[in-house]
Amino acid sequence: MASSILSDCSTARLLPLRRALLPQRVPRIHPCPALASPRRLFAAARPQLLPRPHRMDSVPAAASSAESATVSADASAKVIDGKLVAKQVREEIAVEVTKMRDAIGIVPGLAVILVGSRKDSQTYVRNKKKACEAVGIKSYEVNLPEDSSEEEVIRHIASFNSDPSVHGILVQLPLPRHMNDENILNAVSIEKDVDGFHPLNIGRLAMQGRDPFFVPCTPKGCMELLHRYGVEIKGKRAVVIGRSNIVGMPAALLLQKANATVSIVHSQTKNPEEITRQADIVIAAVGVANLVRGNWIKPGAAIIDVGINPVDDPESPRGYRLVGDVCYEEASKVAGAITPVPGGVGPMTIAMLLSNTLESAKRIHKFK
Ligand SMILES: NC(=O)C1=CN([C@@H]2O[C@H](COP(=O)(O)OP(=O)(O)OC[C@H]3O[C@@H](n4cnc5c(N)ncnc54)[C@H](OP(=O)(O)O)[C@@H]3O)[C@@H](O)[C@H]2O)C=CC1
Ligand SMILES: Nc1nc(=O)c2c([nH]1)NC[C@@H]1CN(c3ccc(C(=O)N[C@@H](CCC(=O)O)C(=O)O)cc3)C=[N+]21
Repeated sequence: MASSILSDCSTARLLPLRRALLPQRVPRIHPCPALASPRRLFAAARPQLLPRPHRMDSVPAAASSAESATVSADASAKVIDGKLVAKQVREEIAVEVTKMRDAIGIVPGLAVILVGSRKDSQTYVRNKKKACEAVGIKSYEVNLPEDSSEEEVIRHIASFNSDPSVHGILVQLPLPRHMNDENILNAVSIEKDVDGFHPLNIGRLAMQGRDPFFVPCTPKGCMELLHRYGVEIKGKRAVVIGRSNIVGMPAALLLQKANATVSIVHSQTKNPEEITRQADIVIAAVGVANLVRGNWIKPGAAIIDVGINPVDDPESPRGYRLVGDVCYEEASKVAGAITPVPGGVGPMTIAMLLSNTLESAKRIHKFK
């Protein structure tokens, strides 16, 4: 569990690549402060793993924190197991894909466009393809050279927009620097925007009484984990650390839609620790290894760690390992529930992509 996954947060070393990408003003690895003896004031959330239909909006509210309160001097947070939930979601999707194929002869299709040859992007795309195959979704892949033009990418998008066998289109990010993300993401038909990155989908997500065609996969995965583990959101204080278009900002919108009172912490926030310490729910999406220490966390809070940060690890076969934005070793002693990295939000992102693709095919073919 906690300590076997991550050693001392203060000694982990970031890989040079990631380090170069990080904002320079941030002291990345903080000295480890002694933790005040943590007391858990409300219990680890109850997992509600089985059985549950694959519907994102119908989750019953969990027991209130007061109802399930416990206090323990030697607390250890409930692990929110994203790998397990993602597997369950994929199984549910596979059943629905088969049902649809048998009933109307339609198989959902996902097109992925990859520009350039970044190793991490290639791995993500390969994993998405494998996940599609495993649930019976057909995948289409286009690989374009790094020096392709924006027009070339947009031509491929246009062709997928009008291809009836494609129900979802994903352009792997980051795009090469010479490309304008906005022009490219705007070209994806909103009905096939399974990433939920089109400005119209984000705009609808932000507005009261409007629904987007798709909710971005990573924030949707975070919410799904909170729901399935019975974490109550309504009336709670939530802090989202990070405000990117693809994770932080939509995560804050979703929490607010679920009736949390939401604060957003970003690189210019003064006293982020103090603000984060008020939160019953924290979603960290920063890209700074171990930024969130144990003393940033309110005892019993639910912590969703989106960060994926490679740090040097000569003992690992790859020479590095992945850690989150939250110092797991410290946080798991204070929090009520926490996602690990790896095995937390990451697998859920892919599961939600499959979910959005299925949802799209159902909507296009009016299949209930
Ligand atoms: N698990 C998954 O499925 C996914 C994981 N990720 C991971 O999540 C992390 C975030 O990704 P993404 O949102 O794309 O990253 P971005 O770099 O686009 O955004 C990072 C955000 O964090 C804020 N930030 C940076 N430094 C600090 C700091 N010291 N204190 C507070 N806020 C800070 C930035 O603030 P400002 O706006 O002021 O610059 C920005 O809003 C990365 O590790 C990424 O790899 C991303 C997508 C999916
Ligand atoms: N158009 C687009 N949509 C995305 O959703 C998108 C993207 N571009 N660009 C990159 C980010 C990142 N991202 C992840 C997906 C899965 C894991 C994942 O499954 N991680 C595993 C670990 C994988 C490993 O060990 O390497 C885990 O956390 O357990 C991580 C990160 C999606 N992104």
